Amino acid sequence: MILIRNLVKKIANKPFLKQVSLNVDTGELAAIIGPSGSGKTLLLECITLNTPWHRGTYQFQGKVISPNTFTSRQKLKKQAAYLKDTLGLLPQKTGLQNVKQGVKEAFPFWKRLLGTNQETHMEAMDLMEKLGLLDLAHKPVMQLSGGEKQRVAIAKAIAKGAKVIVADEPVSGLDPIRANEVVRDFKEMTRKSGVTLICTLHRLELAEKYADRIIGMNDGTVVVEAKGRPLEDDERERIYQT
Ligand SMILES: Nc1ncnc2c1ncn2[C@@H]1O[C@H](COP(=O)(O)OP(=O)(O)OP(=O)(O)O)[C@@H](O)[C@H]1O
Repeated sequence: MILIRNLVKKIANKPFLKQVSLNVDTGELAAIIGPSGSGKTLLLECITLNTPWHRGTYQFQGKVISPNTFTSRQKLKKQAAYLKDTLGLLPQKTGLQNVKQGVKEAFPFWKRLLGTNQETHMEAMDLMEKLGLLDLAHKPVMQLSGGEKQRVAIAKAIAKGAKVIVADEPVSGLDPIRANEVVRDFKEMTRKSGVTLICTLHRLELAEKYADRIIGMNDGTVVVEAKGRPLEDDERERIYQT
């Protein structure tokens, strides 16, 4: 679970995130929406502990993270995965080989040395089956569609031990049908795996259709938080007003 209260993030002494507060429960698909420049990406950077912030409290899986301590951020970073352009996948390898690599990375050092390939294989196959990805197991990642790559990347992140997975604009550049499929799959994967998935979306209709929680931003702050329901007209206005 993620609980953020009054988070302030400054760049060159200017606040770009202003008193952001939000909750995201374990196992939820949360969509962050808002106009361009409203602070969605900066918020994701803070949630995944890629950047420090200046004020406010952040609780991640019940643990309070101090804003500016490197050690505190490093300890929890492993539990948060940020899916960026390359998605952290090896394109020549198959879906299964990528997930196996994730499984191995999660092993303690002694098990990496002594664990058997068979054990890693079974664990990766179990996870792919649970997430409904067996059809992608033996295909090289470079032959997969954008949406399929994202599904494998999520499986790999889960294999590595991520409890919270974050994606910035995962459906930008996809046609409406593919975009719908990707967000639908995200929802399905959170349901099956129990991980929390947080993504930014430009298409409000996808957030309304699939997200368990919609977080609406405007000018660096959260102006709407709606749980599992379409937005009211006045909520849309608050988010998209200039
Ligand atoms: N490294 C930086 N230096 C200066 N300003 C920055 C930096 N990173 C972000 N900003 C500013 O912070 C604000 C929020 O940016 P952010 O990228 O979070 O917006 P966004 O909502 O994700 O936008 P978009 O939908 O266009 O991706 C913007 O005004 C941006 O110019």
